[in-house]
Amino acid sequence: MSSSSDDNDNNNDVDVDVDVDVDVDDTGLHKPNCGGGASEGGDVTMELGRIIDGKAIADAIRTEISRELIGRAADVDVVVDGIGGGKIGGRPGLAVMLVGNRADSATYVRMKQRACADAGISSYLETYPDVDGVTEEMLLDRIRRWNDDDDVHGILVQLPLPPKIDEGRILGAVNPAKDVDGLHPSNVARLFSSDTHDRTHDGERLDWTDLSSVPFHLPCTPQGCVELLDRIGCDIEGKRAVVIGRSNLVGLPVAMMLVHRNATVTIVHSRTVDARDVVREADIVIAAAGKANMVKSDWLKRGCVVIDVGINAINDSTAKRGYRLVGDVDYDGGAKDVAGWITPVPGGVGPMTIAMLLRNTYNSWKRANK
Ligand SMILES: Nc1nc(=O)c2c([nH]1)NC[C@@H]1CN(c3ccc(C(=O)N[C@@H](CCC(=O)O)C(=O)O)cc3)C=[N+]21
Repeated sequence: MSSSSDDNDNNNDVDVDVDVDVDVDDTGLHKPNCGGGASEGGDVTMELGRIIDGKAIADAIRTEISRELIGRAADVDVVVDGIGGGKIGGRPGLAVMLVGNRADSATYVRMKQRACADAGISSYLETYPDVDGVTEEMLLDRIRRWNDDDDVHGILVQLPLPPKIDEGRILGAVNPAKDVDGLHPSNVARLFSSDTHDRTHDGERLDWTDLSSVPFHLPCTPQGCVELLDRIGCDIEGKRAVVIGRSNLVGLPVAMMLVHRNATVTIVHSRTVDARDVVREADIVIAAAGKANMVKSDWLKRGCVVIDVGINAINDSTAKRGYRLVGDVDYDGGAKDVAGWITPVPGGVGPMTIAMLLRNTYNSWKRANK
């Protein structure tokens, strides 16, 4: 680990529409435990190499959201199993701000809008392709109008913003109740507070075992990671979790969520001494460093659960586009066969990020209509 790239958002390096085609596992499988805890020469019957099908799990969650939504909302044109037309007027709305002309950002925004349409959520897109002409005041004005717009329940500012724009100033202008990315300082503080471990400042009960019930917005990718652990039946409490990377978008928030779930959490970063030895202690590994294939099979304890957040494009002359996507974990180099469970890239955490965005937007709408 020589560079400090772990401090950067690692998901912005690609522009591809990948046909997700991964080994499908029985994702409905529930195991009472995770991480194996295998000591040397441990349980030989331990099952290894199970693939966590994030795409299938995300699709299931998206269907759950749609079903719930069409049972409540009067104005949704999506019908599932003949259900549709609830009592609440209107439908959830997500407003997306896209500044600049990064091809990867445009791709992600398209994926989010398509996901909204599928779920019965309205989406509004405001683009500012002219980086030279755009000002912070223009963006702030747009956000304030979305803050005041009752048809907008979620506001997402696609990151990264151009360097000349003060990201903190823009994110800080979003109404925290509409901050479906969970990046407003007030939402960050609530996640990073022990006061909110059982109860919020308003005395609301907080149940970290049901992330959907948490009364403020949690960032989407970290929420997706924890949701994957839950969906494979991983019992997080008391486990040793190692998070690799300390970004605001993933590393720090996912570490906090795991703390709230009573894991013992270590954060590994570019200045960590003997990172491999630290990671080898982990029952749960969350890899969010943004470095292709960094985590080798001999970094992993047999039977551990690996959530690979990395999306790295690497050159591959045999691939159609000349490159392919790999995670931060050396999946094909043997990691898959040591881990008890592992997410593929693509088809792991990425699709979950979008499912959690829909969930946050839906929850925001529900709260607004209480
Ligand atoms: N304000 C903000 N919120 C974000 O949530 C946010 C952002 N900015 N900036 C960029 C990153 C990146 N991101 C991804 C979402 C979905 C996939 C995804 O679905 N990937 C698929 C396909 C891979 C691909 O086509 O690139 C997969 O992994 O299987 C990946 C990455 C959200 N981000």
